[in-house]
Amino acid sequence: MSTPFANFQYGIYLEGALNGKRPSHPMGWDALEAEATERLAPGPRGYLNGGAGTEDTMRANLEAFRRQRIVPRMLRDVETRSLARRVLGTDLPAPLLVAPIGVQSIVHPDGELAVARGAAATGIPMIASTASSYTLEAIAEAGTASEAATPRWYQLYWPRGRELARSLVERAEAAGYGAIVVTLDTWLLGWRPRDLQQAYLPFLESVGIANYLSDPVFRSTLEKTPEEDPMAAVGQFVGVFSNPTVTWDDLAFLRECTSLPIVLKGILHADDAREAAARGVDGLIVSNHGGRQVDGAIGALDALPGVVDAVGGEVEVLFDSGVRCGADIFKALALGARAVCVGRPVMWGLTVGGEEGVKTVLQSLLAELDLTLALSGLANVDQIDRSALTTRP
Ligand SMILES: Cc1cc2nc3c(=O)[nH]c(=O)nc-3n(C[C@H](O)[C@H](O)[C@H](O)COP(=O)(O)O)c2cc1C
Ligand SMILES: O=C(O)C(=O)c1ccccc1
Repeated sequence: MSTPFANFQYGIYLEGALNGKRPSHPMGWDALEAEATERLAPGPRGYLNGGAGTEDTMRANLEAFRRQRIVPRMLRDVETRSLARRVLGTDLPAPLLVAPIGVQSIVHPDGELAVARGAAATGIPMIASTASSYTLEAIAEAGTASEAATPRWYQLYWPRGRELARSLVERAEAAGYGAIVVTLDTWLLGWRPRDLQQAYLPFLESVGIANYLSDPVFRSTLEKTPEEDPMAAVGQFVGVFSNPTVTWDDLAFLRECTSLPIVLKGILHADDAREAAARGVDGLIVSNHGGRQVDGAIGALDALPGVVDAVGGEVEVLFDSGVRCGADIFKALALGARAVCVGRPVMWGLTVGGEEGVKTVLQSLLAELDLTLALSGLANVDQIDRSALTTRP
């Protein structure tokens, strides 16, 4: 199959050059970040861009990519290319997904609905967060309005109370989500000085709790309805949103709740990866939550090869944290990721341009990945391996 993105770059160059029109969307990745950052009010800006503690790990994520360099190969036929890859049993147009991000309406009123539409327009799956500003059903509907075939995954914050966990997972399955991504690294929110400084917590304005307010199990635990007493509902959410008592043994319960593939997000240690494989999970996401949880933690890309070497043959290993451009996707694939999730850049696109902004970010990442592939002498993503990289001292 030839990639739908082949020659995509000429379309973009020509369209602008022929009519002398510059795009309204910032095309450089740094420019996009700068513009989004400038537009946001201090609270949401700090929440989106910030990390834990000294932000050492957030920087380590970016630095790990800078240490890996591509060594392009020449004189190989790269005319017909494909980015397509099957991930967890689903054919994707590229090994790319939108990372789960909660509370998206803090950067744009359309929040997750705009991301669902922008992602569907490119065929790239969105992973919808449990802490979304809109219900998982509304996000699913927004994503199918234009392109029926785009898959979507659901990210679970495992709550206190098994019946609430079951309810969320069953709702996701009923709404057509194709996998359950369980986040393991956020049983407590990390120490985030930017948010502490701004005294900013989105949930206090009821942002990010739509899935709870719409859940029959959650509602049954309230004395008054959320409509009558919104602050009591927020308080209840804070109490049940995460369940730090969960252990490996509880995964069996989740397996009983759903027949969907189960993916564990937030794995960094090879021994945890082995444990996950032994427990029969379908996939892992190597991630440090974008440097928002454990300051001082290993840069996520530095953790990837160890996890791939430990379990890559048994479990699909995905990656996120620090991906900022097409070349970064290439590097993570070269180190063994089956697919890569992108977080903040998609939010910057949402901030500056809503649905169109999201679409432009995803299309640009795909075009850049395709060009990196071709100009490195490779015709499809399965040809990318460690031999394409060298480590800078
Ligand atoms: C504002 C924000 C909200 C997030 N919310 C969630 C969430 O609800 N669930 C989750 O699993 N991860 C969440 N994450 C983490 C992302 O899924 C992802 O791991 C991280 O953003 C990847 O790093 P990147 O931003 O450098 O691409 C959030 C990240 C950000 C920046
Ligand atoms: O801020 C985050 O990183 C995050 O994961 C989260 C947790 C709860 C609600 C919204 C986002």
